[in-house]
Amino acid sequence: MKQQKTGIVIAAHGRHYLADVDGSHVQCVTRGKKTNVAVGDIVDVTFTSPDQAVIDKIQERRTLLYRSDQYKSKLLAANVTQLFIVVATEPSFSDDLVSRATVAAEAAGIAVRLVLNKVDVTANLEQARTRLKVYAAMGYPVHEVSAKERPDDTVAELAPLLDGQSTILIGQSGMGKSSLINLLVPDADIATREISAKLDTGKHTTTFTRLYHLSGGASVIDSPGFQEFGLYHLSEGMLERAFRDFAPYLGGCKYYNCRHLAEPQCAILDAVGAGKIAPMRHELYGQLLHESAQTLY
Ligand SMILES: Nc1nc2c(ncn2[C@@H]2O[C@H](COP(=O)(O)OP(=O)(O)OP(=O)(O)O)[C@@H](O)[C@H]2O)c(=O)[nH]1
Ligand SMILES: [Zn+2]
Repeated sequence: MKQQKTGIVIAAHGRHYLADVDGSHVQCVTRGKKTNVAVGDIVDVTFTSPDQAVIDKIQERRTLLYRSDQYKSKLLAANVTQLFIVVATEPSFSDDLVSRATVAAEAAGIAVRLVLNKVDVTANLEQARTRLKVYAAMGYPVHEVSAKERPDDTVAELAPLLDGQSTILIGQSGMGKSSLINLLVPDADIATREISAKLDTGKHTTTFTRLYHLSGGASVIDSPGFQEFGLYHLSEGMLERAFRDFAPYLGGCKYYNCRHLAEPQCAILDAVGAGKIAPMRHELYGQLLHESAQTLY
């Protein structure tokens, strides 16, 4: 009889997956053309050779973080409990991407923290701080670090936050996400090379999502940087609730089905007018409403 076991998906590249099963790395494929497996998924597998297996079943997910475009959704990670959004004093970060990430996380029930890296670049520090105040005011913690100049302080600040959590780091290219991962995950480089070889991606690419185990059962997921964070999958009803800054005002509109775009006596528009909600956030909300009406799947 073929051997059935349970593992956790630690890397994904196209339809190639690598799972950790009892501490060994196993190449996995899905049945048929299924591509609905995400890094972090707990999977039941059937071995087809000592280090290869077929994924039979994805166990029920606690959370699922994904982005999407008009045509399809792209799974980022399963079962994560928190998202670290990495930004930096330089290069400049995109408010649009940061905000989209907060919305995706809220919709998925995942906690959010912002990490401001490169605080040693003092020339841009105050500007970055000012921009991040919008998020701090919504209740998202902001952690100031310098992976390069103050590595020990950085670990002291961030490592305790990883305990008992499954954390995904996302960030635009150049923010220092790799530097942070290397500080927080001992031997991350070695693990990545090994995973890349086992994933059999043809070339030794590092642009895939991967999960690292930390001692004590915590895990960290590194995802490739991306320039777009489509949220076409979020319905109108989900959207307004995924804007944490809207929460105090929801239910206060004249019309129960208010879309908060141009309606009279809209509590959200009033809050924007009163400076309680950042105009940038309301504009993004309008854009996301538009996106959610465009899905073709
Ligand atoms: N001044 C300063 N530079 C840093 C700091 N952390 C990282 N860097 C530099 O920023 C650049 C980008 O760092 P990476 O860690 O490669 O950034 P990344 O976000 O993984 O970027 P990608 O690999 O493009 O996704 C490198 O030149 C780092 O040396 C920091 O705290 N301060
Ligand atoms: Zn309204």
